[in-house]
Amino acid sequence: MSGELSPIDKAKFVAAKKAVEYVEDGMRVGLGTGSTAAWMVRCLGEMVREDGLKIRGVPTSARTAALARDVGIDVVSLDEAKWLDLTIDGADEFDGEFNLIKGGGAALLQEKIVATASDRMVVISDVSKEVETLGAFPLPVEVIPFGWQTTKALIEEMLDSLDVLGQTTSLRMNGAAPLFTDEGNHIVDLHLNRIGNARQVAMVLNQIPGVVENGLFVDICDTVVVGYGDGRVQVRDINENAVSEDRLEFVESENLFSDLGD
Ligand SMILES: O=C(CO)[C@H](O)[C@H](O)COP(=O)(O)O
Repeated sequence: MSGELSPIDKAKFVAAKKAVEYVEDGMRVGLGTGSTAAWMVRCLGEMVREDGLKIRGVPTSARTAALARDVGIDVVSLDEAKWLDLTIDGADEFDGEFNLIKGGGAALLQEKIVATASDRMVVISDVSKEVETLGAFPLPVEVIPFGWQTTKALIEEMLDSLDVLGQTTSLRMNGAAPLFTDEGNHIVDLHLNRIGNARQVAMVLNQIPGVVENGLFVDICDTVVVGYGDGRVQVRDINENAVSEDRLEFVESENLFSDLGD
């Protein structure tokens, strides 16, 4: 199976494999959403099945919940867990201050609630997601379906007032129909190119009626684990202002890849 994996997938895998070293017996762990987070869920599942690791996992989407159950993780709701020791999740972009854009997988609302309810958020990423300034990736904003066109127009007015020039916005589709998130909302993607003041944009967006949440994660992430296609992995910690490097073997394992098919 490993022979078929691209360098990007290998990078995602080694980041995930390194990040699960933070998980200890008895922890309540937030489980992110996306292809990188899926590697982390598979790695944790292997630790549960083969090493007897005992954790409770709080998934951030229906698809992560399904995968977590499949691989043997004890899945509980956030209200059952109440507070989490750690959340491990992917990102669409991260900058030097560990501010993030998330929501490419339309799970930003549960992801932000879960990450905020955690002692620590560890982001796992391949190196391509690192940027100097956030914004090349379209910023997802979750809006309620009622009056979504009005909400979208208000978002555009707000961007004009902040002098975010040249922006466009689009409703995210699922084929021919608008996409619905797990919470029954829509996503409006903001094509901004550059977000100079992420904190300000995040705060102002959330004041618009109809906006439920936006995909800017400011001051939430503590640690970024960056994977490379050759097995190198770099751990950057903002609290300790520390960077460490490691190299992981890409180990082919039937169990790890069982949900991926042939
Ligand atoms: O925010 C997310 C889902 O809402 C994901 O973490 C983000 O889109 C990264 O996904 P991937 O690991 O597949 O690149």
